[in-house]
Amino acid sequence: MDGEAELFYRQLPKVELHAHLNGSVSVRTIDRLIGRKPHLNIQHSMTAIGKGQRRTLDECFQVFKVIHQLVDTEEDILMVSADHVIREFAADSVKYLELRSTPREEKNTGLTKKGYIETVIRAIQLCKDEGLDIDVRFLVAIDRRNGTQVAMETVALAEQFLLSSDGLVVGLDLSGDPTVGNGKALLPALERAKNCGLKMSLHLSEVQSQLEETDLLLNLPPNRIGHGTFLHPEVGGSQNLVDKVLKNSIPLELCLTSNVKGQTVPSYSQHHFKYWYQLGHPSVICTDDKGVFSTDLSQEYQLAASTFGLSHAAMWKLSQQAIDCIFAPETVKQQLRQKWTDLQPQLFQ
Ligand SMILES: CC(C)=CCNc1ncnc2c1ncn2[C@@H]1O[C@H](COP(=O)(O)O)[C@@H](O)[C@H]1O
Ligand SMILES: [Zn+2]
Repeated sequence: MDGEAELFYRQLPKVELHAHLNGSVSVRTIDRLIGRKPHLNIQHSMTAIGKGQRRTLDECFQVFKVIHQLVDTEEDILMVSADHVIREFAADSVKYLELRSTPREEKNTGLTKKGYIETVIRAIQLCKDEGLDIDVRFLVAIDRRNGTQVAMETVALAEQFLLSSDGLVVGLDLSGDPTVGNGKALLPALERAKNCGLKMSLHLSEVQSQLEETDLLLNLPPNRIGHGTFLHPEVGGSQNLVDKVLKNSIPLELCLTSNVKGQTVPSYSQHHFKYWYQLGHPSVICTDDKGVFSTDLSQEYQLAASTFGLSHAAMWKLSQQAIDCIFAPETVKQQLRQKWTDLQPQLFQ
């Protein structure tokens, strides 16, 4: 990790809504995987972007290919999810986590796509049985690069798990290299997902010049937006897009370090967090890929606070308001609100 967040942010109870499983694998875990697979000849510089470093979007997506080589068996997926990623979020005082991951082809993992999802669910269940103080749910991810047919199959799978996973699978994510593929072609799959009750978080306007695609996808409308970096007029978006987001009150998942290191945003102070926060629009601070971008959620909260001059009280409110944006049902929101109320005196004594 690039640094240690101060105690307040470390102890602040938090909600993480935008975390890609394989992007969240920490250096420590990568070490173990490299140790197990020396023949791959992979170095750390190939799997994480350190302090002050930046990469092009294209280079960032190469990183995922390397991590996927390291995480390629059922045992790896189980270890990475349960032993490491979930535990690390819990240790960072994340009380509610929505993990997302793309089921891969069988030839890449030895598992069917169904088996892939089952393995992640098993990991979540193991942590639950152990009594870790974190509620974890799962979003099945569609990689936009893979086109209409695969998207349709993924929705069908997600639909099955929505009904059979005891509430653990709550929805769908649309992600993958934003410069590849066409959102329009995925609309039928996303419409089907919506009709069967899957909640949807879509990576939208992560790069510039996607006005038409963004407009189409906003009409669904999604339940949450990942990034939304180029929605507002000042950066080439439009008031029409902003109005759609505001009218439907669609929460944004904002990942500061990811956007700065991936160079879609020039600096922390120019991050669109400011724009949406000033509007009072629901905005949730998230990590995206805490392993790849060498960060964690405490650090992201601290960075937002120091960059935009926000008090501990304001950051507390932000973490509490994130509860309203989760995909799990109302009863879970109530439990989390109670948890926040119980913890508040400790943080503000
Ligand atoms: C390159 C960059 C700046 C990354 C941050 N922004 C992202 N944008 C779109 N898709 C993403 C991003 N980060 C991770 N993903 C998706 O998550 C995958 C890795 O996690 P998983 O294998 O689904 O478990 C990637 O292959 C990609 O499909
Ligand atoms: Zn993402």
